Amino acid sequence: MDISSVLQGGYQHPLSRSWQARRHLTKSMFMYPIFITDDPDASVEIASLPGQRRWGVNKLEEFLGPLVKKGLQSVILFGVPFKCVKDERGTPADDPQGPVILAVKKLRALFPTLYIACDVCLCEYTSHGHCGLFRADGALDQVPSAARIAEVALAYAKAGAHCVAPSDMMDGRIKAIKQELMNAGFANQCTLMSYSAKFASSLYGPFRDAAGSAPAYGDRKCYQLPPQAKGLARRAIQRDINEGADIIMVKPALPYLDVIQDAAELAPNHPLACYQVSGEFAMIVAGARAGVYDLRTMAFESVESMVRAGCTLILSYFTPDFLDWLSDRLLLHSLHIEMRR
Ligand SMILES: NCC(=O)CCC(=O)O
Ligand SMILES: [Zn+2]
Ligand SMILES: [Zn+2]
Repeated sequence: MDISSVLQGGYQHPLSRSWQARRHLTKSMFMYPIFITDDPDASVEIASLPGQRRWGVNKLEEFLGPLVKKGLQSVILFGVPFKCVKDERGTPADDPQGPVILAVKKLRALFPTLYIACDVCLCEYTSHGHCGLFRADGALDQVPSAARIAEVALAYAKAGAHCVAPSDMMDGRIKAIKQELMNAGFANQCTLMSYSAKFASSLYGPFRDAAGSAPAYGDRKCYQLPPQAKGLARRAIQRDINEGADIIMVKPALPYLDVIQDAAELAPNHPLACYQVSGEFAMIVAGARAGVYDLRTMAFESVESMVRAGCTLILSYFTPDFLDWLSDRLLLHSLHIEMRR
């Protein structure tokens, strides 16, 4: 064999295998998406998202306390209101008594070290279930939509959110939010994470089930990106950098690794997030249950591909599992357990 053909000497040991990664997964890379509902005592299983629940504010301490002890460092909140009256402009989104604002305040008080992000969208709060506002002729009304999203973002920032993350995909909303935060003196206290390249994906099904945010009619193809739109994704990322986003996000993650790589190239000076969405999570769990692969091994493989593509932050429903798995992995390394084949 030719001398240049021999590669295996470089990865014979668990430690030398770990050196093959340019960057390593850490607990701090995980942000945990959680669903907050308006029954303060709720703890309701979500059938389509195994192991995930809708939580009321009174349950947050017992739910998150053990995870914070294990090293949970950030969460992103999604409001799931059932009792509110939804309308055309999503009025309940920034209700001071709504579940998100109450949860932010509660979490800030309970867990001073926890980083709290809020998803910002109108679809959970509008009567039509869409993410923006409509003109009388039925077209999306971009400027008032962005203004309304900015108003909601500011309300979350004022409640104490460390980060606001608009997922609505209206044009111009990053600039509108940044400006709104600046005008109110909050721009230097609140991170703006943009769902920059959010694709119209079939992988959001379990989330819509969990959050009750399926549109009442039509779909979101006029504002979320078409799956084949590589160029449009690059333009959206560039636009959001120019409009003042502090973090760029790609969503979903696994089918869009090339877009994550493009984002890493376009935004080399920004943190780069990706969202391993509900359908990706459900698919990995279902495959493991069907005996296709081992759950943990597959979960690692999925998120390591995202880190390899360039992301520095992963929103994932596997976050609680990874807090355990990454502790186990450290232990394995420190014991130098070697599994030669
Ligand atoms: N803004 C959040 C979504 O649209 C869906 C996320 C998921 O499917 O996990
Ligand atoms: Zn939405
Ligand atoms: Zn959404």
